[in-house]
Amino acid sequence: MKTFDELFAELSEKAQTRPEGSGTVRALDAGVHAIGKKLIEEAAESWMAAEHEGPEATALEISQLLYHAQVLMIASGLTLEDVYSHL
Ligand SMILES: N=c1c2ncn([C@@H]3O[C@H](COP(=O)(O)OP(=O)(O)OP(=O)(O)O)[C@@H](O)[C@H]3O)c2ncn1[C@@H]1O[C@H](COP(=O)(O)O)[C@@H](O)[C@H]1O
Repeated sequence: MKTFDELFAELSEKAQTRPEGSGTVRALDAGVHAIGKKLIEEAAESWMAAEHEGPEATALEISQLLYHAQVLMIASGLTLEDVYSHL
């Protein structure tokens, strides 16, 4: 298990070091348009899970939504502080 901040640190390091086999590196190389589509897909899956599939499936989908939101942040050159400053 990891926190939101720990995942962001891990993904930021992957973006820097670009290890082979990283899905994050692949996603970043695919670009903002492709990342945005995944974000929308996971948002829709989160919504459907919440309506029809129960809390466990909803938690899984939301974790994927958060992951793709972080990938979009990194692709956009944003830090956690940039986003937290709006909370
Ligand atoms: N938390 C996640 C995570 N959540 C979601 N995903 C990605 O989002 C996809 C989920 O999408 P779907 O369920 O729609 O599955 P899918 O349609 O079969 O996926 P694709 O065909 O679109 O890849 C997964 O296949 C992953 O590619 C994640 N990929 C990575 N992480 C974590 O990110 C870290 C870095 O990962 P790597 O960059 O791959 O090393 C690790 O700690 C991972 O646990």
